[in-house]
Amino acid sequence: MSAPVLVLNTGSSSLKYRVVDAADGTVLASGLVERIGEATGRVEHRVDGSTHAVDVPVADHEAAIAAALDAFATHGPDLAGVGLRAVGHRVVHGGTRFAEPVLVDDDLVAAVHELAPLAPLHNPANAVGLEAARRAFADLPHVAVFDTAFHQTLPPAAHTYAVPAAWREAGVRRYGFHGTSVAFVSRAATAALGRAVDDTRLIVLHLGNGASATAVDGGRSVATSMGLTPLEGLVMGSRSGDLDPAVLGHVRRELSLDADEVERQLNAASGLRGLAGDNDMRGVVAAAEAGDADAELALDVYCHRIRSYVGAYLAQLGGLDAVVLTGGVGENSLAVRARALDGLAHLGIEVDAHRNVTERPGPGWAARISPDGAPVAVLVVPTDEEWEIASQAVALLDAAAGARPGGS
Ligand SMILES: Nc1ncnc2c1ncn2[C@@H]1O[C@H](COP(=O)(O)OP(=O)(O)O)[C@@H](O)[C@H]1O
Ligand SMILES: CC(=O)OP(=O)(O)O
Ligand SMILES: [Mg+2]
Repeated sequence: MSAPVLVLNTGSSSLKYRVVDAADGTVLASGLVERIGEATGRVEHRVDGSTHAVDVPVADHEAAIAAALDAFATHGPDLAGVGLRAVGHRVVHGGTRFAEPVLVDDDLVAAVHELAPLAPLHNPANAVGLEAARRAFADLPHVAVFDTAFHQTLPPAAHTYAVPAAWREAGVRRYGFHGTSVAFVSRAATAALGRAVDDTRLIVLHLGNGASATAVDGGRSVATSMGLTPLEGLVMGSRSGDLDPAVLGHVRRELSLDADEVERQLNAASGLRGLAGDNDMRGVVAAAEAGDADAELALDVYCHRIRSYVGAYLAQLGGLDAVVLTGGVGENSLAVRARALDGLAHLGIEVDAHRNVTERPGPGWAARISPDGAPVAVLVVPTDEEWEIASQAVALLDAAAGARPGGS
């Protein structure tokens, strides 16, 4: 049954949107509004294989949603005519409160605001997007789907930081992110392996702009690399990932930076950008191939960190059926895939050089790039957070309708 959902992924300076059929993931249209709040903005709308781009200033998130609506009105599809079931929202931080998708109401918006100190880069924008979208689509149900929700199954040993009680009481713990993506690719990987969910152990490497590793045991997240915020763990496009916490005090004293500036630089001026001057993996790989020593080191650090997590999570899981690669880098960078998993054959993890080039995954299904007979499969699965958000939104609405007297 067709169930189109408008999915919104609101960032601090961008709005990504997609009209997706929850039943099969078909995309009716998608788009991106960039540089919100700056002097020049851009709206890119994709429909029927064409991209329509226009450079216009976009004052705020309200204006971004208006710009997206304009693009729908001009280029189609007619949103009033597609029978939208709901608006689905990506919300990054749900704290410990939200383990499931929820219907958006005033209390939910207030909760997303309240959680902003735990995700200062993401939640304020998510809350503004929620409010603007509720005004623009007042007649539709809105559903929030949280990046953190899938990681609510982390056992205390995996989510507790060894810090004073007062800090823990203030909410300092590991929450984990990218959960919507990890849930989606885990299901696809388990299906590709032909295994029962309960009996499947996976390490999911979501390598996009943000990057994370998650150990999934029987469909549940049991360890994950992102922490209180999406800064911890793997090396990312512009985020440092793990470092000695004493570095913060050191650079504050030695470089006279205040706490906000240290955090800003760890989020926005570190990672690949800090090491190689470029947050885009394509540029870093090209520079390394051209002999750039900084880019070469950046790749080494990036891959070394991934291997450390794979080894650690293999130990935590006590066995492994597959390493699952996803995100822009995991899905597309053959060089990083091969390099990150190099030298792990003694653990049963190996990338077949030929398959790495020839095997191509499709929407929702996996490509196997490990050799035949390898003890651990290496799978590439394209993530689709928007489809996952749309399906979770429709499942929630169906359950609510079923629970109502007279509901179907
Ligand atoms: N063909 C490719 N080779 C290497 N890296 C790629 C390729 N295509 C995309 N990427 C990288 O994927 C990253 C973006 O991943 P993506 O999952 O789209 O990000 P986001 O977190 O914004 O959703 C960028 O670093 C980009 O360079
Ligand atoms: C939570 C997070 O890091 O998301 P993204 O990878 O989209 O930045
Ligand atoms: Mg992403």
